[in-house]
Amino acid sequence: MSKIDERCTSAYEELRIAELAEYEILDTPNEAAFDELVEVASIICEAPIAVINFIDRDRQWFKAIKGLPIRETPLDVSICAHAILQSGLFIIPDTTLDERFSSNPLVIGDPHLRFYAGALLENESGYPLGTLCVLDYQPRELTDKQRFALQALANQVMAHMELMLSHRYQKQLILELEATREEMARLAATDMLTGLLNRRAFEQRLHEALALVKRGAPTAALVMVDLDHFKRINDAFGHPVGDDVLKRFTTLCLAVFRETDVIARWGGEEFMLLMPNTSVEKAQQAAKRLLNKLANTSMAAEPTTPIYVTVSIGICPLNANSQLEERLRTVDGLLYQAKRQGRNGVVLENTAPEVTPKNNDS
Ligand SMILES: Nc1nc2c(ncn2[C@@H]2O[C@H](COP(=O)(O)OP(=O)(O)OP(=O)(O)O)[C@@H](O)[C@H]2O)c(=O)[nH]1
Repeated sequence: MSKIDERCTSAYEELRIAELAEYEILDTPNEAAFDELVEVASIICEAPIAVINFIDRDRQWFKAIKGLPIRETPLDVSICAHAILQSGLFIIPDTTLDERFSSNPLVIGDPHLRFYAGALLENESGYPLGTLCVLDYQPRELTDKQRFALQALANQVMAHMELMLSHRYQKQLILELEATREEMARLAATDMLTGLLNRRAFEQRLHEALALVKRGAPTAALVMVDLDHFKRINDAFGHPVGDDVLKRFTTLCLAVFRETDVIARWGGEEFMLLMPNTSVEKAQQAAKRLLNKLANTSMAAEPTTPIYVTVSIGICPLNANSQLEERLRTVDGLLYQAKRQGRNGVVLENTAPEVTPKNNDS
C-alpha cells in the first residue's frame, strides 16, 4: 500500500486524530511562539498569508494565521488536507491549473488563493497533524532557500509542540506523585481497621498541641479510653465480630465527641482523644456522654444478638507545664485506676475518683 493510500484509510485517520488530540492544541488561544513562526514564514517566503493549521476530523483549524481573518474552514475546502496525505513539501504553483483545487470556493471566490506551499507538521511518531503553509494571491514558486526555511520552521513548530506536550506530561506526573505521596502519608497516619489516626500520627498531633499550649493556647484535655473486657467479645463472637465492634465504637465516638477533638486508635481496644481548649471537667462531661450512649447502643451488626460494651476512661489536662511522656503515663495510670475501681467509669487527675454505676462488671 502506498503512503497516500495508507493515510487515506479510516483506521489510519483514527490514529492520526487520536495523536492530534494528545497535544490538546485545538481551540486553544493564540500564542506568541506560534504567531511569531507564522510571521517569520510569511517574511521569508514573501507571502501575504501564512498559517499553522491542524487537520481535525471535519475541519481545518488555525492555531496561528497571518493575512486572513478566519480561524477554521470545513475540511472539503482545505488544501492542507491534501498536503498531509504525502511526505515533504506540498506545493501548488497555480491552484487554477490543478484540477483538485480549480473549483475550490477559496480559489474561485474570496480570497482567491492562487499559490500554496505547505510543510508537514509531523509528530515524533510520524503522524502528520497539520501544516505550516504560506499562500499567495498570484501563481508563483518558492526558491530552494525558501523551501528549506519553510520546512525548518515547520520542524520548529513541531518541536515546540513536543516540548509543550512533555511539559504537560511532567506536570501530570508531578501531580500524580504528589497525590500518591499524600495518600501514602495519609495511610501511614491511619489505623487501617477504624480509619482513625494511628498512634504515631496522634503523638505528632499531641506534640503540636502541647507546643501551642506552651505558647499560650488554652489548656487541652488528654483522654484515654479502653473497652472493658473486650477479650470476652472476641472469645464469645469471634475476632471478626470484635473488629466490627471496634468499627462501630469508632463511629459512635465520632458522633459523640466534637469535630475539633482528635480521636486516635492507640492500639488494640485502646483509644486516645485530644480535646483542645477543654478543661478536664468539660472532658468528663463528654466522657459521660459516651458512657450513656454506650449503655443504650448495641455494637452488634445483628439486632437479634445485641452486644453492649462499656469503657474505662482516664482524663488529665495538658497545660503549659506538661511534659508529653509524663502526661501519657499519667493518663494511662488514671485509666487503670478506673479499671481497678470497677470499670465503666471515668477518673480525672487530682480529683476524687468518680465512677458511674456499673452494669456489666465482673
Ligand atoms: N477483634 C479485635 N480484637 C482486638 C484487636 N486488638 C486487640 N484486640 C483484643 O482485645 C483484647 C484485649 O484484651 P485485654 O488486654 O485482656 O483487655 P480486656 O479484655 O479488654 O479487659 P480490660 O481491658 O481489663 O477490661 C484481646 O482479646 C485482643 O485480642 C483488634 O484489632 N480486633
